[in-house]
Amino acid sequence: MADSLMSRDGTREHDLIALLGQLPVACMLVRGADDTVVAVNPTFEVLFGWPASRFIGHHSAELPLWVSPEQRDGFLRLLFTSGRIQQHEARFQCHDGQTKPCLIYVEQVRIGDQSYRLAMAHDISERSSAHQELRQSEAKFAALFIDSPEPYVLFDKVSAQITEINHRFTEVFGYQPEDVIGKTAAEFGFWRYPNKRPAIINKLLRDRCLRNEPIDLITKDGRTLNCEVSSNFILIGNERCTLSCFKDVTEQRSIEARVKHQAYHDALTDLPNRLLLHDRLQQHLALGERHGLSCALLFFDLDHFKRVNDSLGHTCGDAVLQEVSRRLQARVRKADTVARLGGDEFVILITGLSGKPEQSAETARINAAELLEAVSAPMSIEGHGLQLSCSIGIALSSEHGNTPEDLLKHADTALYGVKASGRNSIAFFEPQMQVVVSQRLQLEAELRQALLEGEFRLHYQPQVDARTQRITGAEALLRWQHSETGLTGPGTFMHVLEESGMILEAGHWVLHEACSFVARLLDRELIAADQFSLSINISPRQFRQANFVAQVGAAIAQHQIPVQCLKLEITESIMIHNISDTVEKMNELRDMGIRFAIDDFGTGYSSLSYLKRLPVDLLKIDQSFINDCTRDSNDAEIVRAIIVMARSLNMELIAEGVETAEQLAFLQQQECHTYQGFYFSRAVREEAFCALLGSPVNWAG
Ligand SMILES: Nc1nc2c(ncn2[C@@H]2O[C@H](COP(=O)(O)O[C@H]3[C@@H](O)[C@H](n4cnc5c(=O)[nH]c(N)nc54)O[C@@H]3COP(=O)(O)O)[C@@H](O)[C@H]2O)c(=O)[nH]1
Repeated sequence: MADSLMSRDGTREHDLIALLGQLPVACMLVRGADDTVVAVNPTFEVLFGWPASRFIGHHSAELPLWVSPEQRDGFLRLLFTSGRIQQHEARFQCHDGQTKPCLIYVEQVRIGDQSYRLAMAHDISERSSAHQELRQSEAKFAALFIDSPEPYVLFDKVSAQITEINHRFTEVFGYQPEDVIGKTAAEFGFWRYPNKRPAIINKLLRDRCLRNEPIDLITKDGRTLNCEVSSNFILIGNERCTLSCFKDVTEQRSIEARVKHQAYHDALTDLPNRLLLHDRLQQHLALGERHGLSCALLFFDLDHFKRVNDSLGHTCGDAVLQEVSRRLQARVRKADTVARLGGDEFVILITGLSGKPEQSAETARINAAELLEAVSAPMSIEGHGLQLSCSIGIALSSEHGNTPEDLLKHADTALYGVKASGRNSIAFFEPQMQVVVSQRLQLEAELRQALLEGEFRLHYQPQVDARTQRITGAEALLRWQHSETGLTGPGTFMHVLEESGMILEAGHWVLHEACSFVARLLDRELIAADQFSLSINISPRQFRQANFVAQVGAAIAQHQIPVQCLKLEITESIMIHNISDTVEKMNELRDMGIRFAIDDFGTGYSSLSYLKRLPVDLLKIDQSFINDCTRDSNDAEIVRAIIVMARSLNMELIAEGVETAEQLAFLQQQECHTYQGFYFSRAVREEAFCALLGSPVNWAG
């Protein structure tokens, strides 16, 4: 420091230099007479990094500070023309090679008769970079604002008038700058619900911002868009502004609404589903508790709806469910809920019941009776005239439970009670009904176990040619060898197998067991392949499996039996369901050599046009006609008609359920000679059947 402030011109100059040495500002003293530097202070040395020796004694034009000769000349010209410099911004060369932005002041100073120039430099690096950042951020903001993919609007914070909009705003809302600039949103009718404005503005003022606030806005062509507005206060230059982004979420909202609707509604009928029903039930139970009201839950189910699906197909079944849903809705009050739980199960929630429990029960009963009547009125679905009945189970919140779960369970149990006692009726929940439900559930569980543990058996009922007394075939009939209750016939469990879907597994087992039985008979030479066929009952559900044909083919191949030894018994309902698919499947099986019998003929649709289209070989006259054919002339006529029809269609015939010699005689008079029934034999175990095959009567001829 002592060196840098060394005086050459006496004490007064020396005093000034000493003073500069104390200053925190970078200073340089230049003698006017010879334009040479007489001193630089330590702050100067630190600021620029040069040693004082690179300045002292040097002419101002030779200083290492100059960035370029042009800069130097310009600066000195400015200095010499005005004699002083005020707030001049310039960059100067530092010793480390960088340049430093400074604010320069140069003043004339007189000491005695000598004149000096005192130059002071303020480092403005920070300010300059802040400026630069500001300029950059302004540029960035402008770019973001203008090119943003979201619609942006800049409002004057005080007047709320629009000062700028971006391109996207015009694209989304249709307004051009001239439509909106200088106007408030209210002035050009932007708000769909202007009464919501104060609340939103208050929120903005309170929180100093808005984040995705829902708002509905109107486009220039009058459409309403669901939007979300986000706003912030910003300062642009000296202007206080509100920057708002209006995001169009109309599509997103409609997707959300659709998804939400789907989550709470049934796709086929658009009725509330189980979830929504549960919600509403919960709400009404809570409300009811507060206001002393009760509600009734009606569990509704169509009787034998499965038959509609099986016989007329699922499309027709769906149309029936839609019609039922319309009828139910038309009969209830707006405040009540009709929900579909799935399949043919509907639940009707009747709310706001007041008075004593008996009065609530009576209101629920009247409502249920009206629904029963509405649904059982005839309907025409896809050209089919149908008349369905239904069953309703009722649970009351005042008596049978105060949670959604309990009410649903008890109404369901009550419905079960109706089903068990003959259907087409109404029943209120009673505790003992629970027993029936438990029994059914237990039966289902036991059947599953039976499948796993191989408790099913096949019994065989002979089919006989009355002319020769020879067994020409048999029907395989399913039995359950229950570990505790013994042998059980399908009448007690077949409906449960069907309804639960276990029939598919059971049917598969029957197919293989029957084929293996035929293989054993052939092995033991008890039958001749061309003189015996075994009939297997095929349920509609089993037949409709996509791989049914392959399953039959695989069973025949696995057990290596001649294909003509197998006959499939199907019911009329299979024929009517999806006729083209049925014909295709039957033809495929026919091509493999499989023959078909129509079971229970006469009890179903018995449509000749269906029969003509299907590759059916044999008609089985239902035992209900055989039963009374010798006593009831109508039944006798029906049997005659079926026999004539079979002949005209070139089909074989078999009568089932023949119990007496009279019945057989009647059939033989009508030229129907093949039969099965207790008259000859019940369905028997394999060994007993083999014994029958080997008995003399069988081969009597
Ligand atoms: N999908 C499948 N269905 C099957 C299978 N096994 C049987 N079943 C169906 O169950 C129903 C009842 O069968 P079942 O209790 O075995 O009754 C059969 C005979 O025992 C009975 N029958 C035979 N002769 C007489 C008689 O002289 N009198 C009289 N009262 N009953 C008699 O009839 C039943 C045979 O009926 P059908 O099938 O219509 O020929 C029954 O509907 C079976 O279809 C199976 O494996 N799969």
